[in-house]
Amino acid sequence: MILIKELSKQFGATRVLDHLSLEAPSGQRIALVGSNGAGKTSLFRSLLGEYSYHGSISIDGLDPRRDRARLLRMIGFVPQIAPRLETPTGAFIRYVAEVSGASVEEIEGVAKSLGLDVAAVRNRAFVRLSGGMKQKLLIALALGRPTGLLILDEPTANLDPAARAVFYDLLAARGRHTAMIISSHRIDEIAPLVDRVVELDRGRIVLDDTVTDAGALGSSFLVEVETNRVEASFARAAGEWGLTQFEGHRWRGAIAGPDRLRFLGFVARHAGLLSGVELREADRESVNADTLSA
Ligand SMILES: Nc1ncnc2c1ncn2[C@@H]1O[C@H](COP(=O)(O)OP(=O)(O)OP(=O)(O)O)[C@@H](O)[C@H]1O
Repeated sequence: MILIKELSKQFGATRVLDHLSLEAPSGQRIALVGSNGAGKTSLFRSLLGEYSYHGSISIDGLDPRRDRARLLRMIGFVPQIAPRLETPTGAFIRYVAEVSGASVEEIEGVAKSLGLDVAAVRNRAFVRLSGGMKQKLLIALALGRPTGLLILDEPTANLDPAARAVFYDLLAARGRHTAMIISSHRIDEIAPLVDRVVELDRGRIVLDDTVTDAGALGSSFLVEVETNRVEASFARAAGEWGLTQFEGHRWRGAIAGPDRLRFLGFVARHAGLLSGVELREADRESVNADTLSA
């Protein structure tokens, strides 16, 4: 469904996407991760036809630059930064519903499930909503329409925990025919939803991990983590992951295959503490032997 070949984007002398190639079949759910400035938003803006670029992009056979209007009707997009629209919220919803073939009721229903009562803000300019309200409405506009592709750029950054939980439930409930690309700094939250993790660094793909059922579900991983000091919060969390402490600052244990991305999210959140991480696929016997010897 998505075919990106040798995509490069430059702002002045700065190259922000660097010969990036990616192929995503229909219905795939991808987490796009990477540090600030890695190029995630630039990739999204290119997919949406907003940026010119070198290389080629095809989404369901459409070219984002040439077929932009058609493509935008097909894609549910949640931007990282809300547009500064003076349009009243109610009129904004009606406009999006009309161009995307959605129903206003459906959009407002999604907004309501996220905790946003549209009736109370219908006449308020979109730009005057709070950050969280804007994000809830943008999510409702993306999810409350018929679409086979969702592009979600840090969609939960401004959401309270209750709305975040509802949002993830809504995504999980979408049928397998909806493809998604979600950028987030919270890989632990999105890992259970996706079947592929793509990491960008300086405009290049540095990790591309497909979680296949066959590969991940039955497998186990031996992990060993070394920290540069002992910290109570890390020790507690490591204990919850079933890791055992040994030789002072080192922990080891076994992680089930489907948990490996969530585990990496846990490790990433303690990056400042780490001096070494090892994750090794293992068969059941060696997991038992290693865990016992720990
Ligand atoms: N319009 C622009 N003009 C100049 N440089 C830009 C522009 N937009 C983005 N950049 C630069 O492109 C690089 C990639 O930015 P981008 O927003 O794609 O990163 P990101 O991975 O989404 O980061 P974040 O996690 O902080 O949102 C950064 O160095 C940024 O400064």
